[in-house]
Amino acid sequence: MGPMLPSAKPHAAPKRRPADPPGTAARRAALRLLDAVLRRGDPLEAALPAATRGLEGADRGLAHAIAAEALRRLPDLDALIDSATRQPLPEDAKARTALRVALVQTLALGTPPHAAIATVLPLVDGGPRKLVHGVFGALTRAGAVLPEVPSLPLAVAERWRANWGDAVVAAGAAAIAAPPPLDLTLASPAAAAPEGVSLAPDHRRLVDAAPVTQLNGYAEGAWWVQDIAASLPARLIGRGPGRALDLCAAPGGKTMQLAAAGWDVTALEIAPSRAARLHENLARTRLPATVVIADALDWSPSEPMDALLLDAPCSATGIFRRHPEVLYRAHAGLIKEMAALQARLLDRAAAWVRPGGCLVYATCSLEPEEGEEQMKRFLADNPDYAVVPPKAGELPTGIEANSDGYVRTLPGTLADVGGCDGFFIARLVRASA
Ligand SMILES: C[S@@+](CC[C@H](N)C(=O)[O-])C[C@H]1O[C@@H](n2cnc3c(N)ncnc32)[C@H](O)[C@@H]1O
Repeated sequence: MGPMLPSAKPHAAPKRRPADPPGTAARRAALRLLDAVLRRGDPLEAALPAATRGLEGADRGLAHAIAAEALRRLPDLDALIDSATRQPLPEDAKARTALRVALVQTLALGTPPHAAIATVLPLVDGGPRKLVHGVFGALTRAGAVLPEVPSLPLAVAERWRANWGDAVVAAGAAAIAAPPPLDLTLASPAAAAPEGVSLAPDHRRLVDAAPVTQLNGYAEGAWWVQDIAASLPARLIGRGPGRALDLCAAPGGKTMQLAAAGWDVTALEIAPSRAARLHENLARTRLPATVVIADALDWSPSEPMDALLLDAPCSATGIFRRHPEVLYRAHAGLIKEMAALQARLLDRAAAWVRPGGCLVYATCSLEPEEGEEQMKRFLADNPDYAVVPPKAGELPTGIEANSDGYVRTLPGTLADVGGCDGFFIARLVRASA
């Protein structure tokens, strides 16, 4: 008999990770979106393509909905999470983000708890799975609920309280709770458009609207989506003819208004990808404008302008209802940086308006540094400019110029008809030579 060979031990079967429950990929994408917005400071829309790569349309929509709702509810979700952990989890801990994703589904989006947690636990595999499971279970068993009116992030609430008072803070919180209405600007009074409330000439407001591309008049380019407050700067420029410069133009809502009002428009935009959207919008609406891709800080027009619109880049805190992430991105440093850029843009633009011509300055910001204080400095440095307050009939009912002649919309403005974005708008005229 030959030597006995040691019997080969059967190989231990490799441990198989159980397949992720259906729907996990959408939750993973929601986690990536929150991470991109809160840790990297990306806008939610800009983070979407990378965070949802490879997902089907429905899953992409779900990931977006979860992340957007989590951002609207962040301070309240975090307060619940902190109430159930012995020590606060770090802001950027994966466990905290995973819990935000699980809790917002159950407490705000109607996902049953077992489905919410089963699709989130794989996101923390090999990590704080037990902790996430435990905190989620403790909160749902205890019947945790989110407040009816969401809380604003503390820093924002404090800043707005100091600048605008308690009522504006309360209106801001209430405005986050409900989806805002959809406003359309019509290319002409005769344009085909869906039925809705009209708050101004060539305006329609729709509540619970169908997807935009399915609405009457979309294919014909008869209108474009534009919040009523965002339509006011171009309305204050009035009708052409004449040469108008839209200095920070994309995606082009105000360029299209100026073109529809008969101006010969030059639309300047620094970002080629955003200029592409401006081109698309002009093509759909068949409105004419000369698009220039350039930095307004080193470009100059060849002749003086009759009208100039500077809808300046800003912290964008006025559009928090549709883009709640702005509330987390707009810290004091960013506001200061934006105000400095606006001052440079304004000072250049001021030299390009002909004597007697009009300059409208606007920002979708709720921060005085980007509005009232910017104008104070500008007018002190440019004595050839004066404020021209809106006349009767130039603004929708419910919006009035303030005592300085500026238009300032805030949370609470037009609240009885669904509210509007926060904007600062100043119309100036350059003294005749
Ligand atoms: C508030 S958005 C404009 C929105 C646009 N007016 C509308 O109604 O659709 C500001 C725009 O200014 C552009 N921008 C920022 N800095 C610029 C610069 N230095 N020169 C030209 N455009 C600039 C941004 O890329 C952005 O598209």
